[in-house]
Amino acid sequence: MPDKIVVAGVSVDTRHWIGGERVASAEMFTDHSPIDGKPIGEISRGTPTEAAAAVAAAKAAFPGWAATSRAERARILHAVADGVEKRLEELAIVETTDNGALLRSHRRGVMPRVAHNFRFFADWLLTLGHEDFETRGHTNHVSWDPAGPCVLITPWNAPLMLATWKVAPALAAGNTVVLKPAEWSPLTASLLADIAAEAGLPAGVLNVVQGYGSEIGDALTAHPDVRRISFTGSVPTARRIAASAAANLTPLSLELGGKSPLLVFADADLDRAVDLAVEQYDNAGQVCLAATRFLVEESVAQEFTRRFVEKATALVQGDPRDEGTDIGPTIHPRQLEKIDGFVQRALAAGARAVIGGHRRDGRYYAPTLLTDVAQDAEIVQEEVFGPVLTLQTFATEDEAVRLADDTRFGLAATLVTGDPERAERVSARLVAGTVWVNCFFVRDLQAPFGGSRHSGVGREGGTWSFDFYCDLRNTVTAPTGWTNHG
Ligand SMILES: NC(=O)C1=CN([C@@H]2O[C@H](COP(=O)(O)OP(=O)(O)OC[C@H]3O[C@@H](n4cnc5c(N)ncnc54)[C@H](O)[C@@H]3O)[C@@H](O)[C@H]2O)C=CC1
Ligand SMILES: O=C(O)/C=C/C=C(\O)C(=O)O
Repeated sequence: MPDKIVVAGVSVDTRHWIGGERVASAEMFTDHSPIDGKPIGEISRGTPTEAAAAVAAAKAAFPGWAATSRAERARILHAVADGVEKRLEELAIVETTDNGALLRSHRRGVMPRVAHNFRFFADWLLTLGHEDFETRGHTNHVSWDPAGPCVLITPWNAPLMLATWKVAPALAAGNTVVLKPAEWSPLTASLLADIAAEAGLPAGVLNVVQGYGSEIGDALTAHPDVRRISFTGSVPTARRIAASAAANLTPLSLELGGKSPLLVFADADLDRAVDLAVEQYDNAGQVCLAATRFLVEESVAQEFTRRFVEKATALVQGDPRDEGTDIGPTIHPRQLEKIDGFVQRALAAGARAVIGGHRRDGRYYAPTLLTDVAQDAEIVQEEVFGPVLTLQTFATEDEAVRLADDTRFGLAATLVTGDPERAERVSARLVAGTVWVNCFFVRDLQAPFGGSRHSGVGREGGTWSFDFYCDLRNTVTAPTGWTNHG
């Protein structure tokens, strides 16, 4: 099998990146493009042996990287960002080919965000204070010490963006990393390894292991030398990882699914509400933060639905490489099956498809809005992770809050209202890691990000990332000449 494949004109190494070297596995797995379902290439299929080698490389590189000054770490991370920006077009087209998300989004939003992830955490590192305070004449000195090798496990819906949202703070904190990208979208992680090496990141500081989570996951997450695990993905996999990490009490950060509400009150600017609602089809609905449950005040529900249908039916679904495409394919036939299963079960249970409700050719699923759904219905309670939205109505603010909060998730919520006092009141009553008022997906990397309940454990972002990726130490020093007897 070739060590390199050419993807949309870009050469991508198909091997792992361990200790600053490319390492091949005996077995391979086939990576397919969601655009047409065709094979892109054969990728090294990691085994527990390569997983252990990657952790060993991260362990060996840790003392050197941890001892590197903050300024030097920040300089190298900025050089990684430069490399991302230099290869932005290549990263964008490779990612689109691999995961089917829109090329225009990768070019204009996602890949610039990848670079920003590195710049932001490099700069934030330099602002981290050493908290000093006094206790009865003694000095307390709080330091942010690197924790050690980190295992970062990432999904396929925004592969490089979500990987670097973890890699950047982990490296900035002085840790070394083993990154395990999703097997449905392995390519840009390999390009990141090249970019990091060119930027001067020392060997072993970033390692990339390819393969199936079910085959190498435990070898990474149960490894006694791993000091942190950060995971974004599904709840069942999170449970498995948490169980595996329990053996060594390895600290975890889990960013999981959602079933977030979009609350539209009668006092809202309806056009804005509809614009925000249509945005929920972004990335073919494969977004953990998506506000997939529309909760609309009865008096405006009919007009909201009319305007939504007008806008949603004008969306163009097709090849994600075309500038005019608004919705691309779903990632994998298994995901398509899963999405359609949810929709057909909902229809059989009495839901009505206002639009969509069916597959299209290939891996494409028609943008769908379902109504006449009960609060306890599977389609209202479970994450679909596809272009499938539901609409329910409410009569009072209390009912809106009750419906919004009545799932096992707590990742995000979006409110559309013209009344700032209502916005404040309702936000305070919702269990959600992020609440957006009259906006959606406005992200500042210094904000805490994560979910409550089954949407996750812990927060990352700004200082919260360093809180997770560092071992905080308090050193208490007695004043000169002090004795226990005073
Ligand atoms: N929160 C989010 O952003 C995401 C949520 N999901 C949800 O999960 C559903 C299923 O998607 P999947 O791809 O099956 O998600 P998944 O959670 O199984 O996969 C995510 C990552 O976990 C890895 N993984 C799988 N088993 C593992 C194990 N035992 N140990 C360590 N790592 C392991 C995978 O290789 C991949 O890198 C979706 O339909 C969606 O509802 C999926 C991807 C992202
Ligand atoms: O903005 C972030 O840091 C995270 C975004 C998460 C997603 O887009 C996702 O998981 O779908």
